[in-house]
Amino acid sequence: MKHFEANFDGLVGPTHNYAGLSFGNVASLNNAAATSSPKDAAKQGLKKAKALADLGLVQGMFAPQERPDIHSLRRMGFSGTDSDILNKAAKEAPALLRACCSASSMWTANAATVSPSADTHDGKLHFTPANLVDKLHRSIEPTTTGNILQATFNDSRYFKHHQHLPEHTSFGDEGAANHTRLCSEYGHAGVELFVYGQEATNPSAPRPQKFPARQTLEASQAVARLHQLDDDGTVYIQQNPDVIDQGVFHNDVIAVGNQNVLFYHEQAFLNTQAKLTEIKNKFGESALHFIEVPTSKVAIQDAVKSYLFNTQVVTLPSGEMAIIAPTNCQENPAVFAYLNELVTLNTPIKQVLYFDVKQSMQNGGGPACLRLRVAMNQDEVAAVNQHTLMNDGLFNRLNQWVDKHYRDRLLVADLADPQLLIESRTALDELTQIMQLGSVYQFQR
Ligand SMILES: NCCC[C@H](NC(=O)CCC(=O)O)C(=O)O
Repeated sequence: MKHFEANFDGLVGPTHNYAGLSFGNVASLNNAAATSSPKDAAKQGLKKAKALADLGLVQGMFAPQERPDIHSLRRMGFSGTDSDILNKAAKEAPALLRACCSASSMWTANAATVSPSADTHDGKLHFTPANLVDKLHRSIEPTTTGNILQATFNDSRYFKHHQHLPEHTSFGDEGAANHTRLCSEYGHAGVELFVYGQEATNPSAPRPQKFPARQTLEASQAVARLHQLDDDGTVYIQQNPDVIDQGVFHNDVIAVGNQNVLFYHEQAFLNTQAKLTEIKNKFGESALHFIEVPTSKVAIQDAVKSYLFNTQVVTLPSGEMAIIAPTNCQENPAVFAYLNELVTLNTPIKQVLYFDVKQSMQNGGGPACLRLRVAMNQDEVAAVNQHTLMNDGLFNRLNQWVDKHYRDRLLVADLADPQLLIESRTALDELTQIMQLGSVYQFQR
């Protein structure tokens, strides 16, 4: 049986904007109130996704969420017609309105944690949507994320969907951005690495001082239990709190893995040597490549600015690996020099492909943030909703759809425009037909 690692990218929603909502995420704060282009953002994302499909990889798309989120604004006590609600929220609580308008569901690395069937006791592929409780604007995502995941992976013979973890800071869960799977082949049992920022129930354990640690050990352990993973196939690693305080708000800003490669910064983790030994022991016989990038070559600030580690390491049909990097990596001299050297070293990574995803980067989301990895065998791929899979037809259809519905420019002040709500709902309603998702949105129910 053939095995694949599919990437499911988040289609950027029509309200993509820069609202400075993510404390601890340097790009989000620095670009607060900048003008965005929802149209360019969506097209940049589609281009990257299509390029991966053209390289011979299985590539899917997830629909964006409904924003402005009128349902959440009603829960917060705003009432009347939809446009009354937008009006009142804009006047009385603009920060709440901004939180209910983010297109942040585009970063599907935060949509869920996924465990492939080769790793789980029941032989099913498990999904747990991330609760994203650390940020108000993201904490309103998980229910719809669950709906979209179920509409995409809609065959209970193969796929097992869990509810997101309890909505409390003890269970702060950011999904696959803090999870990497190492394996010899995608279809063989692997070692799942869960990287957490703090232990919620142990006040004396290390934690960052300045910025939040969004992921807790307790959340990671709960996901591993839900997914029926073996202790022999899981490793919990604490992220270095010092780098969280320097803007590394998720592990995927400082480390990325693929098959037998772990690519990470020297300062990424705590107890690095002991943890690498544990990974080696659990991984077994096959050769592992630990590619450690020293601070002397790439400083943390350069990693955060360029998103060197927020790259996708993918295995091409030839068996060689490629890095999918943002063009920001070309623009940073230290990082560009490092990548040029990396492809000459004795590792499986042989080429780097650069993509302009600047609209997303300006909110702190690189190529790896934009995708959720789902390793599947061929039967599982066949059981996926085929209308979500990228090909020439879907690419053209989605580009036309973006051209028809998306604005070229958007300012934070535009979020209260009732017309934007109408445009977004019209677009999403049409999208659910294109991708045959059914009624995944509140406004359709
Ligand atoms: N994995 C990348 C996630 C980036 C995301 N940024 C944001 O939500 C910024 C939104 C804004 O500031 O408008 C976050 O920090 O969770």
